[in-house]
Amino acid sequence: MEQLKKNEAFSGPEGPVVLVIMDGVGIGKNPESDYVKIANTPNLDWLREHAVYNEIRAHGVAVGLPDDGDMGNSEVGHNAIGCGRVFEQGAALVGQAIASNSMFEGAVWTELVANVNSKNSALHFIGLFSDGNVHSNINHLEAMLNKAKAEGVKKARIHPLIDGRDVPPTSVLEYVERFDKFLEGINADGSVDYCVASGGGRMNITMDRYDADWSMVDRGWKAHVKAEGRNFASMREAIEVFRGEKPGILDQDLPAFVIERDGAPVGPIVDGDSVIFFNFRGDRSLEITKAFEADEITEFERGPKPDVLYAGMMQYDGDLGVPEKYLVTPPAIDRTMSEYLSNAGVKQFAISETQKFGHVTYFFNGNNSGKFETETWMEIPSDVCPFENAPVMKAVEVTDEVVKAIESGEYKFIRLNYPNGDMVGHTGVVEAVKVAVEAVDAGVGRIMEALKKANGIMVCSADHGNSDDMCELDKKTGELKLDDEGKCKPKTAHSLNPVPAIVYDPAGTSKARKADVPGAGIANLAATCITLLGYEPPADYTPSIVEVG
Ligand SMILES: O=C(O)[C@@H](CO)OP(=O)(O)O
Ligand SMILES: [Mn+2]
Ligand SMILES: [Mn+2]
Repeated sequence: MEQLKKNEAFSGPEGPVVLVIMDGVGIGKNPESDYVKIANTPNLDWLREHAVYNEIRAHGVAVGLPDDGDMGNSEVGHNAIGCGRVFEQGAALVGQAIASNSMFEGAVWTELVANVNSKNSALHFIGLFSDGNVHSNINHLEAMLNKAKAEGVKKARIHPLIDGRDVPPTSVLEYVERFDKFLEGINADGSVDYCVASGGGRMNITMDRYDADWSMVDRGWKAHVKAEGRNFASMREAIEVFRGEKPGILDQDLPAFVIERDGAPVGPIVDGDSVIFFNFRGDRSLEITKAFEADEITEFERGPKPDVLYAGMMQYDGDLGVPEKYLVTPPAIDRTMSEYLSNAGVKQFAISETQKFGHVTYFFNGNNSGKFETETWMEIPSDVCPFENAPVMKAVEVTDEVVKAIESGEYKFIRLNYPNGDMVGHTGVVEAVKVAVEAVDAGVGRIMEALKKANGIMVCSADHGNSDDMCELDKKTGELKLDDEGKCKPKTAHSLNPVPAIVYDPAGTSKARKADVPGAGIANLAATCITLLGYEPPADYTPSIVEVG
């Protein structure tokens, strides 16, 4: 790969370039719903007026998703920011692999099906049960079940992970209704036995990430594999009982359930079965994959693992080669900006707290967990608690370390992620979201101060929106949905809004000014950072949103 060329017009600032990713902080459209606006943000307000300010795209095709109705998310967002180009992402690639039949012609699908057909065993599907298109899509699940039936699979067991985080917060029964009908149809001729076996809320079981809380995987393993847990006759009954016991509970937090039939669990995972984890996104797939693949595991009391054929929807980590078997090849994200900067000898520092640590390292580097030579990574341990109770999260500690890194003079490029706007946005607790955004603003203010002293430059942006759009809208009227007290009905998902892209150069050496880049998106941030560091960006990167020199 070619080396970055020095920029003749500007050789970089004296201090570092700091890329601040304010996770889930977009630019809202509805004042009542926009908790970035509602929060008190003196620093972001000042920057909007006085720094180079742009609004850029962070959703849909601008980040490699199938269409502009798809909200952005952290994976595609950090991939785009880190690699400077737009790749077709998991959601699109899996859809294509199904439509073209290539998934079903592949060796892994063939092996999974042959395994259960030869042993008369069960084909299991575990994954996120919605059409959010962030981690998974229920359409993919249904297409695979149809194909399984066509290929003679007699017994399928589905383990739905309930969403409410990429889709409305208490919408699961809509998916249950749809899926019950689907199952009724597929089982109608009596030739197959396909049913739901276990499940639970995605923030309660199975889908932990970045080693934040392995007890989630433990609970998932017990439900899916050992079929241990509270028994119900159906998924619908489980949800209704849980809701009755804890009114107001969000779908994502629902406890685990196990379905029984004639007094016995209907689908434990046992020797000889095949298992497909049908999420295409990696962060929340890696731990459960490890539980199925590793011979020994110390993170929880797994016990002996059943002898099954396990496959993921995609390869989740390109460096580790995990999982061993997967149905669809991920986008070939290469030549990331970290690699270019490393080759140019630019020292880099990446930091976040646990919840987003992998975002600013593994996602940023194109879904690879390996470090380039000049990189230093730092993780601040996240609390394990509901984030609405601690919305400042570790913003202060992350900022402390960033300020130290700026003052040290060690690094030329520093990147960080503040999770608050997103992690607290997902809780739907708007008072806490306001505090979360204010914590991010305070951190940005301290970084600005440090950069003033060091003569560095800040690029401040986001990977997608969330806290800028906290209220559900009525699909038909487009009006805000209000409850009986006139309060808005909280929305927990990401938004479709653009995000800010701010360039702050207190010393003014770069002479940064807006470049004319129609339709710019967050992929343009890589070239922007490289330009501000004093290099010419690679020719095929989407262009910088500022001109310098
Ligand atoms: O929590 C997550 O897994 C997603 C939402 O599904 O959020 P983000 O993309 O911001 O990580
Ligand atoms: Mn995010
Ligand atoms: Mn999020």
